[in-house]
Amino acid sequence: MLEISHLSKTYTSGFLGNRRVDAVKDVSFQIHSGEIFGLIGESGSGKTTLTRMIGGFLKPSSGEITFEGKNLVKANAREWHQLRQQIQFVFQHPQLTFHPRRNIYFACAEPIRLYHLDRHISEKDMIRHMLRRVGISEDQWHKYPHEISGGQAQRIAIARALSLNPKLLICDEPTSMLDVSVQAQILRLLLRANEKYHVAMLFISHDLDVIRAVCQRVAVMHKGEIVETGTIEEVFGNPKHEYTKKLLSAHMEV
Ligand SMILES: Nc1ncnc2c1ncn2[C@@H]1O[C@H](COP(=O)(O)OP(=O)(O)OP(=O)(O)O)[C@@H](O)[C@H]1O
Repeated sequence: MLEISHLSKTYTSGFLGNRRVDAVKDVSFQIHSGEIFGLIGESGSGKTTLTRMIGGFLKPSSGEITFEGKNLVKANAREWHQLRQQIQFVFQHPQLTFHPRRNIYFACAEPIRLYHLDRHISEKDMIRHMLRRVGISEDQWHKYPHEISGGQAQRIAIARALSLNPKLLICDEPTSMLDVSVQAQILRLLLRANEKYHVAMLFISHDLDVIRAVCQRVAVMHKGEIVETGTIEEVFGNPKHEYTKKLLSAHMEV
């Protein structure tokens, strides 16, 4: 459903653009429908740059991104409006994705209004239903983002993303800011969504235990390149690349 082919991004800056950073270098991989695909690599390896290109927030320097047979690199603004319904994000800092002066009800009504979702039931009933799925009751609706916990905010962000019935959910460190007990809750929620709605996920995490627990396949990114891809068993059980071996052994020592 998602095919990344020879994707590269070079940032240029400085006078005459003479300072260059090759953030993503000739990256290729595929994510199948309903699959949870992990992406690991140290800070600065190019993970965020890659997801920003998939989400249409950044133009690649070269290469192709194909989603459900559509070339995302060439999509125009109108096409992106539809595509954003199908490709949703869950970020590390959920509170930042909400408008600080709008309450939870408004945050959840936003996608419903923007995409004119199912008109068979009222907006209120839709919001009740979507928040109940993530364990948020009606007495929280009037609260503002700063009045809820990080875990609650992440559950609401996930509910909001799922309300659009996306085919792909890009989870960029979705649990790294949360307490361990809350982390488990969020992971269970994402796994349930994957099982029930068959939503595919690109799952980025520094936490290798999390990757191992939720993903079927994983890619290892190092200095802008994917140095190794395989099933969790292959990569964790029998790493081939030196960098992967280093990453895994550093993890064992913690
Ligand atoms: N707007 C930009 N202009 C210039 N260089 C950038 C820009 N954004 C990122 N970079 C550089 O590109 C490289 C990849 O950065 P990126 O943020 O994609 O890595 P990352 O793996 O997501 O890191 P982290 O895990 O810390 O978020 C880094 O060397 C970074 O300094």
